Amino acid sequence: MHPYQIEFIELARQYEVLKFGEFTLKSGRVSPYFFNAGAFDSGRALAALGRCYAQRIVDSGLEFDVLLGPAYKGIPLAAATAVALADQHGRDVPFAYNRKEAKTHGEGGVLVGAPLKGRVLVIDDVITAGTAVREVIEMIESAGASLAGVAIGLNRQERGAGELSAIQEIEQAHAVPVLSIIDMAHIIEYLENQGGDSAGALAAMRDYREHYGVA
Ligand SMILES: O=P(O)(O)OC[C@H]1O[C@H](OP(=O)(O)OP(=O)(O)O)[C@H](O)[C@@H]1O
Ligand SMILES: O=C(O)c1cc(=O)[nH]c(=O)[nH]1
Repeated sequence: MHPYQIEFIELARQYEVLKFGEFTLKSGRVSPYFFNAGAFDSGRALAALGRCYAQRIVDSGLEFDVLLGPAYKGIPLAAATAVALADQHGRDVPFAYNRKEAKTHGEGGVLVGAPLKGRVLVIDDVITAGTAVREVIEMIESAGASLAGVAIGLNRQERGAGELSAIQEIEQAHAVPVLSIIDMAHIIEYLENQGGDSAGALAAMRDYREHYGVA
C-alpha cells in the first residue's frame, strides 16, 4: 500500500468514518462495514484527506480543467482537494459544487463556484449504485462540459445491476477512469495486518465479498 492509502485508512478509523458492524445500505444490502465521510469533521482531518485525494489524482496523470464536488459530502472533499493541489502540487485548479435545491434569489441556480467548462473531475466519497454520479454527469453534460473522470475515497468493489460493478459501468459508459484512494481489498489487508481483535470483522468482510464482490 502507498503511504497515502495507509494514512487514509488510519484517518478513517480514527475519525470513526470507517465502522465495522452491521449496516443497511441504500441498495438494501446488509454490509459488515460502512464508510461515512461526514465524520471527517475537523480541519486536520480535511487537510489530510485533501492531500490523499490530491496525491491519488496527481499519481494517475489524469488531465482535467475543473473540480466538481457533488452536494453534500462531495463539497468539502473537493474543496480540500483543491487546497491540497495548490499547496502540495503547485496546481491552482478551478473548483465548483452544486446545490441539491436550486436557489431562486440572488445569483440563483444550482451551480456554485467556477463555471463548468472543459474536462470536469468529480470528487466524491463512495460510489454504490452510481445514482449520485449519474446525476452529476447529466449536470456536466447539460453545462456543455465533459467528464474527465471521478475520484472517490473508497471503491467498495461490489456488483452493480449485473456482473460489473457500478464503477465499471460508469467507466465503460463514459470511457473515463474512476480513481479510488482505497478499495475494499485494502481494508481487508489492513485488518489482516492488525491480527487478533480484528478476526471477527475480517471473517464478515470476506463473507460479504463472497456474496457481493467483483474481481
Ligand atoms: O452511488 P449511489 O448509490 O448514488 O450512492 C453513493 C452516494 O450516496 C451518498 O450521497 P447522497 O446522495 O446520499 O448525499 P449526501 O452527500 O448528502 O450524503 C454518498 O455520499 C455518495 O455520493
Ligand atoms: O451504499 C451506501 O449506501 C453507502 C455505503 C458506504 O460505505 N458509505 C455510504 O455513505 N453509503
